[in-house]
Amino acid sequence: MIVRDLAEANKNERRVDSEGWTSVRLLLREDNMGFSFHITTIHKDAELEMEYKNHLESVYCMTGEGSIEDLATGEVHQIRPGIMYALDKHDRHILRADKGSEMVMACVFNPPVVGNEVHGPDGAYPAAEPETADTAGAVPPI
Ligand SMILES: CC(=O)NCC[C@H](N)C(=O)O
Repeated sequence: MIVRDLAEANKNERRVDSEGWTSVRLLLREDNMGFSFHITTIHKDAELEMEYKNHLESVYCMTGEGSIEDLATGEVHQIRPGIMYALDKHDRHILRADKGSEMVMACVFNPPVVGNEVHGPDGAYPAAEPETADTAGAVPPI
């Protein structure tokens, strides 16, 4: 069993800060769960264009308000506590936090994020290097 404290993880290398967001990665590939699990804060007024070409991501909003724009269709969905979105088509999108509103989200990535990935100029995290004997997990990807 793995038990971790968000407050502790927030003080160590599990915390990753980037432009407009902070991600605390409670589960990583090395945990062999087949996914990674992050608590991510989208900073006030942030506007983030992303396209996770190498990952599937689902996101659940716990606090704060904003919107997500699907760049393939132009559709805009409001985000508030209780809303989940899943980027099942590696959808290119813009996530916006409302003016003055910080959003706290629970995020799951498949395949799992390895460590301190941040977005490249293409809005994606790089594909992870293949696992070694040391990092290979017993649980196959979902
Ligand atoms: C919701 C979202 O995609 N935010 C960007 C950061 C990312 N989710 C992460 O936690 O690594």
